[in-house]
Amino acid sequence: MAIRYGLPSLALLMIVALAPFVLGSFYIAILNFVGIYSIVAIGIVILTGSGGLISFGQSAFVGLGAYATAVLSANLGFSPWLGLPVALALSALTATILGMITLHLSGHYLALVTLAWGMVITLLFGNIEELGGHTGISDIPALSIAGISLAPQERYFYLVAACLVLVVIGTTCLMQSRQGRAIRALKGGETLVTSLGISQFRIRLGIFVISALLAGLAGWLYAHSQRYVGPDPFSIQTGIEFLLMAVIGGSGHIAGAIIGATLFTTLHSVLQDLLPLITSRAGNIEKIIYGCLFILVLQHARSGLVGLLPRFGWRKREPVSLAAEPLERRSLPKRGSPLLEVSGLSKQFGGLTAVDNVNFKVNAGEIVALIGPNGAGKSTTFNLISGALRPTKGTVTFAGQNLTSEKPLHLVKVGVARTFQHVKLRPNMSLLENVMLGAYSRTKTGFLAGALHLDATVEKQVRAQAALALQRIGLLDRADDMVSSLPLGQQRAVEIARALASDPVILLLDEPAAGLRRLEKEQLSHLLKEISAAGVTLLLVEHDMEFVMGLVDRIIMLDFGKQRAEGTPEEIRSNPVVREAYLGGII
Ligand SMILES: Nc1ncnc2c1ncn2[C@@H]1O[C@H](COP(=O)(O)OP(=O)(O)OP(=O)(O)O)[C@@H](O)[C@H]1O
Repeated sequence: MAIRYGLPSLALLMIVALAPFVLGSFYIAILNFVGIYSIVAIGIVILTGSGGLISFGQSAFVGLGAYATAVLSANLGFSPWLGLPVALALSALTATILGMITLHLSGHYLALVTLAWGMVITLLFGNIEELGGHTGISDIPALSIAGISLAPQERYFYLVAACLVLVVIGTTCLMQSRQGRAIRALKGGETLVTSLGISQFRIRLGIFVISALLAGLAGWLYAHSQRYVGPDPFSIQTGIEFLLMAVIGGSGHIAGAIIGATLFTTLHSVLQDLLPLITSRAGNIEKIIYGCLFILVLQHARSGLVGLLPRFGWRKREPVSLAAEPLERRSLPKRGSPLLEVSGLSKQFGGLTAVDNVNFKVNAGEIVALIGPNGAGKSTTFNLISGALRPTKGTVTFAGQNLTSEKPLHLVKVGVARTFQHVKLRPNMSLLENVMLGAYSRTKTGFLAGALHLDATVEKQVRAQAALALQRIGLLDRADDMVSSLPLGQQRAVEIARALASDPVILLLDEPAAGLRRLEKEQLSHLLKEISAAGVTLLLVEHDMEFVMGLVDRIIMLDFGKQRAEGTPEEIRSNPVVREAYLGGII
């Protein structure tokens, strides 16, 4: 990475090295605050901007880190360097415990809970006598390296800068890795992420702990920079300010965190000097100014100030290559052998029986369609097979395994992939990255390996796998484009490519032709036939009879939740029950 960004990195390094000699200690002290706050705000970018979780309580983790090192070094006399691992461990442990309890909640409930525990933790700081109560802990020793004290802000600046650079590199690598793609997929909703084999809870917990670790690091830096800790700087108000920094700077990008922290810290310093000259109520006016700034940014730059700068994304700029050792593939079952069996499947919603004792089999390599008029129970049957719903009665057996009580998260691992009636792609990710998400369940890279960039080989394999899937749908030349720039027909094809990247045995397609134009349907039909020819079994729910008739081997017809007919397209076409259900249809 350093090589790729060689010249800019060198220039930045020179600026950082010279800054303490050019700027006075006042400005360097401000820059130290910018660096420390940027680290907290980067955590919020990952947590909120990418993962969609709102936390007002990050200041509490900063406080935990600061108090941990203060107690250890000032009260107990240990080395301040020992404070770092302890601060990180305490923040991570607290985040894990809180996360296990609260991260099952979503939306505003989670935000409210973070507000509550943020308040509780900061209240504790002021009320525990061993922590100095409201007076806090002073005389925190300065850090030193090889006997050189980092007490002067000019020297401390290098430590803060080094920490910030490492955090930026680590988080950038993380966001480009397997887990980073999973984090960015979180906003697509639980149905999407579980269908990809991603545990929503584990990823949420992961980013919650990462953002707490970053806050803990910032707390450690803060304590040894100020040499004093008290409860006030870690109040819930500061937590809200951290969130505002990330949102105003641009919570969708790491650079946004740094821009937001710079803006807030400089503004705070300027206002502290200026406002007392104008009014005696400087503190209140300052908050009003922050509020106005927040409203202005939300109205005119929804993606924060970073959005006003020229675009640069998470994307890797490496050329898309098909050459890499292929990922391990599973062996497909013999064509014609029994694969999926649905027996006595029923689903009741209150008093309504949506699916009533449905039984059918799908053999390996077949293309089978579920058809029926509106409300017939097709989608419900599809959701029961894909694990999105639990049946009231009956079983779904796949390749000899009973999938009825299996979580949807595990289905992709046994070879069941799906697409959605309303396309679920991540609009701000490239075609290639969207398809790479499909291979999530085939690799194992964790958060740490991603952040340390230890995943180069496997990432190359996944990229090549995704490129092959894109080549199969004829969109390899657009691999780096944002998926939002594609028409619906091509977006559906990208969803299919994503499913193919999971190396499926069976592909479940939910109304794949919905909303497509004639030519797009013909292209889709051609693509599905090719996939079937390669040995993948296809089960689709579809309304479009013309599309179905020209594509599938066998049709199962449902009406009022019951299975009314089954047969080849010709048998179905001449079946009087079907004709009656589809009066006036093309049949
Ligand atoms: N979550 C739910 N809660 C209550 N009723 C539901 C639910 N999902 C589906 N239903 C009802 O179950 C019946 C079957 O619905 P389903 O969506 O499976 O039919 P469908 O054949 O897919 O219809 P369409 O083609 O219009 O999507 C309908 O009467 C529907 O209103």
